[in-house]
Amino acid sequence: MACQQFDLVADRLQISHDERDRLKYPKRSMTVALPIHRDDGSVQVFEGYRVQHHLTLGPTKGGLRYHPDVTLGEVAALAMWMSWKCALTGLPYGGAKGGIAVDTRKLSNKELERLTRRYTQEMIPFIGPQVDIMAPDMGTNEQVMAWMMDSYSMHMGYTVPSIVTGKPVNLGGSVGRREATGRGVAYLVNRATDTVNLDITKCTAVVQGFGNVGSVTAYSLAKYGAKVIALSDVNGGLYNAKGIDLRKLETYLAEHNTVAGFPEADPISNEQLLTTPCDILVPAALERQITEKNAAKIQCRILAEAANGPTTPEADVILDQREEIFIIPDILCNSGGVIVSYFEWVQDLQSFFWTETEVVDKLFRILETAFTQTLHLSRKQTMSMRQAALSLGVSRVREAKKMRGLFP
Ligand SMILES: NC(=O)C1=CN([C@@H]2O[C@H](COP(=O)(O)OP(=O)(O)OC[C@H]3O[C@@H](n4cnc5c(N)ncnc54)[C@H](OP(=O)(O)O)[C@@H]3O)[C@@H](O)[C@H]2O)C=CC1
Ligand SMILES: O=C(O)CCC(=O)C(=O)O
Repeated sequence: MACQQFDLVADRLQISHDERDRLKYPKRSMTVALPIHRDDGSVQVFEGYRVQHHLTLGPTKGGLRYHPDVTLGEVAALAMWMSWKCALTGLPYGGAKGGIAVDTRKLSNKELERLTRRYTQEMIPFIGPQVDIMAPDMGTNEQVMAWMMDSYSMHMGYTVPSIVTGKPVNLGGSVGRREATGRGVAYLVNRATDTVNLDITKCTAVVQGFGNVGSVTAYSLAKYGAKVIALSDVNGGLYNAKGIDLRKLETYLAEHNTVAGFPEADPISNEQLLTTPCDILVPAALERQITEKNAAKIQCRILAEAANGPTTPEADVILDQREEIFIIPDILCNSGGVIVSYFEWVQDLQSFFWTETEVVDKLFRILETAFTQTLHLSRKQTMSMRQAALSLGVSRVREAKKMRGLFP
């Protein structure tokens, strides 16, 4: 998917084939074996990955995913998207992504800690605050980042907060990082409602995935006045035309560890959720949710891609013809996370910490610029918002490579 999208943009930008390869191939791809002791004394080996896409603009940056289906190819695609995302938002980074093929539900907390520390240890030759900086993604969180920071710091012999972002605030994390991605999604949705002349206080919203990104997006959209009518996690979805009471849902989630079965809504499947009529549709879980099978059935006005790669290129062809749907493409829509990660890194390097107001103001300023530039290009050159966002990201990396000298 990432390569297909890149080739479409490269065609438009008339990038030659040798230059394309230079932009497309990841600089470094690592696969590591991670043996750990299980709590019962047995040994199990997991497979871990890290792909660093390009090093042209600074260190590489991107999340670490724990999911049973993680593969090297998926991580490579996510790393490439991180590159275009960082360039689109003007961050001094190349893209990276990592992952471990693991079902975290089947591991105890101690096992998860051992796995994380082992992965960090294997990655030590390839990471560093000026080399590659990890952050949370699906299945990982502040605790995982704290273990990584601790493992790296033990190796160095002193505390190195800038080795990861998305850490707990009392270990050098930034205020506002946990909320950053969802908060950014809601900010951009609000901007998109203005663009398509919708009143957000009269809008209905549907959110797939209720983890870090999905839940904060739902709460933030509700704060803007939208009515959240459907939600889901891996176990299934919920629908209530009158709106889902998010406070009650929070209590239910804390008790049941899933949103499925919440009594004040009707159960729906994740497939049904995606085609539920609404104004704002937010996929905030996995890739490839909107495909050629359901793209024609989606019934929203704004598609806000909080997840990475939720829409396949085949679905894009269908959505491009449905001009009534305004798409906020993933590399723009979920960029709030890496933007505040950048702020966290800067704060750690300076050991000087900002207030939440400073973080949020700076976040919104960067998002505003990226949104305006993307919208402007999309209108000026009559291209989709995805093509415009990718064109801006790819062009900036290409220019930087040219300026540094293409063939050292
Ligand atoms: N965290 C961040 O800052 C950023 C994340 N993203 C992207 O946002 C997306 C979500 O990440 P994040 O919120 O961090 O991850 P989390 O692990 O916190 O949450 C993922 C959510 O998706 C649900 N889910 C998993 N599989 C499915 C499925 N097949 N159908 C429906 N729901 C499913 C999970 O359910 P359950 O909990 O029951 O497993 C959970 O609610 C990913 O694409 C990620 O790459 C992008 C930018 C930054
Ligand atoms: O915060 C970061 O560094 C990376 C976030 C991320 O993984 C993403 O934007 O997909």
